[in-house]
Amino acid sequence: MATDVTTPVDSSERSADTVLSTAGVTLRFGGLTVLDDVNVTMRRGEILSVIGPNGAGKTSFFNSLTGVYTPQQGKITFRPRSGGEKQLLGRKPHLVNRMGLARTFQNIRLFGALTAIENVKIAAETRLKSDPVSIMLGLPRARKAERASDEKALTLLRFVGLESKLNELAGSLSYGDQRSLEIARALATDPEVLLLDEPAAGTNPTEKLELEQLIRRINAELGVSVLLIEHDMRLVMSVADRVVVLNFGKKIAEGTPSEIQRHPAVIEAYLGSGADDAAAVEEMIAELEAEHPAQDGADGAEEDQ
Ligand SMILES: Nc1ncnc2c1ncn2[C@@H]1O[C@H](COP(=O)(O)OP(=O)(O)OP(=O)(O)O)[C@@H](O)[C@H]1O
Repeated sequence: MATDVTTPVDSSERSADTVLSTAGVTLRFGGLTVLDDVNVTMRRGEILSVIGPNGAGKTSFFNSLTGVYTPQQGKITFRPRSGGEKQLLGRKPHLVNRMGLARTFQNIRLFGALTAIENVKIAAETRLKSDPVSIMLGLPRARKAERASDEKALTLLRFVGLESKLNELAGSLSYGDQRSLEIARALATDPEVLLLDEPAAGTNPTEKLELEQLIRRINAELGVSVLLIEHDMRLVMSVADRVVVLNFGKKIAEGTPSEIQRHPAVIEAYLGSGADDAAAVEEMIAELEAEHPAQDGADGAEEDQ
C-alpha cells in the first residue's frame, strides 16, 4: 500500500534501499530502438533525474515505467514499502498507479473545465473506498468518503501553494499553477514514487524556483521518491541526488550532479546534439569552470556504454 502523502514521513524512516529498478529494458518501434538495454536503479527516498538531448528516450522511459509502453525486453521491478517485489512491465497504467507510481505529463493533462479542487478530488477518490450504491443513496459511508476527499484535496492544494485558487477553473490558471495542480493531482493517489516529466518547461524564473522548493518538500516532507525528467540543467543539478543520462536510447552515464557535469560522454552527447540544450550545457560548463576552476574531470561517474 502506498503511503498517505498528506501525513508527513519522518526522514529517518527513509532507507537507502531500492524502490524501483529496470534491467535490460529495450523498447522498439518498428526498426527504431528507442530504449536499448537500460539498467537504472532508484534508491528509496532519492531524487533521481533523467537527462539527455531531445529524442534520447526519456519520455519513452517514463512511458515504459508507467505502463503506457510495453518494452519488448527487460524487467521493471517496484519494491513497495510494504515489502515484496512487483513486476511492472506490461501492466496497465491505472494498475501501476494503484501500486504506488504517479506521474505528470510533458503536456499538461488537466480537466480544464473543472476547478482546481475538483481535479485533485477526482484523483483522491481513486484511493478512498465508497461503493456506487452508497454514493447514490447518500449513505454515511459515502458522505464520510466525500469529506475525506475534500480534506485531502485541500491539504494537497495548500501543500503546492494553490490554496487561494481552489475554485478557479484549471484551464484559467497560469502555466506554473497548472503544473503545480498536476503535481497535487498526482500526489492525491498516494504515490511512493512521483515521476515528473519536464515540470519546469514553460515556467518563468520565479515559478522555477518555487518548483525547485516544491520538489524538495515532496521528497523531504512526504518521503516520496522523485524521478525527474528535465532539460533545465540548473534545476537538475541543484535538486537531484543522482543523475542518469540517456542518449539514443542508451544509458551513457550515471552519477552525482558534480560527476555528471564534467562527464566527457555527457558533454559530447549534448554538444553533438545540436539542440538548444547544447548551448545551455556549454553555458553551464563555462559558469561552473568560473565558479570551481580545474577539478579532475568526471572521476567516480559510472559509464555504461
Ligand atoms: N509511439 C511512438 N512511436 C514511434 N516512435 C516513437 C514513439 N514514442 C517515441 N518514439 C520515438 O522514440 C524516440 C525517443 O523519444 P522520446 O520522446 O522518448 O525522447 P525524449 O528524450 O523524451 O525527447 P524530448 O526531450 O524531446 O522530449 C524518438 O525518436 C521518438 O520519435
